[in-house]
Amino acid sequence: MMMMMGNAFGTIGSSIASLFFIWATVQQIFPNHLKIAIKEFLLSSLQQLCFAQRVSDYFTNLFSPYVDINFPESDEYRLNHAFSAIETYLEAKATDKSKHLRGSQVKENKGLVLKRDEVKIRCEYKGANVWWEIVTASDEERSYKLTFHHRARSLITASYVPYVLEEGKLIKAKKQQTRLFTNNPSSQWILSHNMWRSIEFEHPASFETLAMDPEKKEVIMSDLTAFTNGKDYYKKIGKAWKRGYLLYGPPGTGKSTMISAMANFLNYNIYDLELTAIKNNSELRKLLTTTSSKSIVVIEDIDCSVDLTGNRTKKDRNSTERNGEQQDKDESSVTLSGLLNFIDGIWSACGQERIVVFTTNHLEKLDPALIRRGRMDMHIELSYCTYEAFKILAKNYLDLDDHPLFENIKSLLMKTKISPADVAENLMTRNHNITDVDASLNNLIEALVEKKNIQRSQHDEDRKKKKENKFRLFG
Ligand SMILES: Nc1ncnc2c1ncn2[C@@H]1O[C@H](COP(=O)(O)OP(=O)(O)OP(=O)(O)O)[C@@H](O)[C@H]1O
Ligand SMILES: [Mg+2]
Repeated sequence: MMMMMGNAFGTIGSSIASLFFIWATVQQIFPNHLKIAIKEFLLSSLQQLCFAQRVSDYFTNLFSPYVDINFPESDEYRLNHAFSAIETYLEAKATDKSKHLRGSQVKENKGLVLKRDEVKIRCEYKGANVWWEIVTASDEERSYKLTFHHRARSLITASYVPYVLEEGKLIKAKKQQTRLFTNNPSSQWILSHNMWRSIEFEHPASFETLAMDPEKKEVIMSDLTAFTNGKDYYKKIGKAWKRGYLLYGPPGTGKSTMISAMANFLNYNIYDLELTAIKNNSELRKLLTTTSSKSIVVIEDIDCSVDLTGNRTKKDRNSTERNGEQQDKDESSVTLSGLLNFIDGIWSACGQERIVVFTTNHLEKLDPALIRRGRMDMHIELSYCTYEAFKILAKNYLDLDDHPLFENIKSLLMKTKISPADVAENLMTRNHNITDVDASLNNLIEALVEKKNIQRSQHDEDRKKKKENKFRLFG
């Protein structure tokens, strides 16, 4: 039946084309008085054929067991997100089975990307066949046409289409290149998108190459994973979906490196907030409300950025909230209460899935209100290089799992405070090849011995001073 309808449709189309051909011929050959009669005849035939075409379409639709859904690229001049989600889904999922592919390498440093190069593809979902077709209209507007059997209508509309859109969005989010944002001075703000400038974030740091205690690393990674999967949990307990990490430790112990590793691990953007470029709390508020979800807001060296502790340390710590109100009135600078509001209040009201990270070299300098649990959920200490951390660096820099000099290094590390940055510096071979392993390890041993001697004499000096002070006190 459907075949017959299809044939009928084809015949009507070609008959209409023939009519136009006849008319073109008649115009050249026949005299004018005959032309009028033929024209009338042809017009009435055309009308009949158009009617037949409409009837044919009507019956085709009436008897066709197939249903179509169109997803145009834009709808009422606005981007249709469903279209791009479908495109991403089909490129990712349907490419494996495709027989016609297209290869491209748009960035020199990235690999070749293979994409499906077919107009129509068939997929299967829970036993039902569906066909996707990319259709280009005369005005160049593209749309995806989804065709399926009417029996699968509820399965496709209620389950398959939402599944495709959700998957497409997830794949897109995963593939999205992370960006590093830094705030512009307010004198440059014209529109909201001028508040931040951004570049592609291409730092290679990962948790794998981060030198720290493996168990501690595991705890942090599972905390981050639990956070990203915690949408329903946060909703259930009525808490904003955010998490604060305070990274503290001496210089060169990997605080900034860990932030990069976090961003790469979660595929989140980084907003590196330079507090010294912000005039007051209201600017801070504006900046923070324009950050996107799935991002890490970072304030490095929080103790140095702004005088957040100055007034407060002199005052009674129990009156935190009152002090906060007072400071709020001071609109000429970024204050501790402004920052607390950002973490607690405004923070909760806008956006989702945000992480805030503060770093400091001096934990003791920070106001307890700023770092109390609930605001900074996890305090992570990054400290001097341990033997475990050294082994990770040796693997990173020299591709070494073990070496006879390791024992010597182990005992020196137990007696010496050296940052992973210093260890890394010594392990770096001069010509960047790893054949000179012994020289690199000996370099490190030399540096460790030198540091140990300096630290020992410093320690002796401190003890001597303490003793002298004691004698002075007791006469
Ligand atoms: N734990 C670590 N694991 C791997 N590399 C590290 C680690 N710590 C430091 N490094 C190396 O040392 C360099 C400096 O480290 P990083 O900038 O992360 O230190 P930091 O703790 O942020 O220091 P600062 O307190 O001065 O800001 C990094 O580029 C990295 O190569
Ligand atoms: Mg740093």
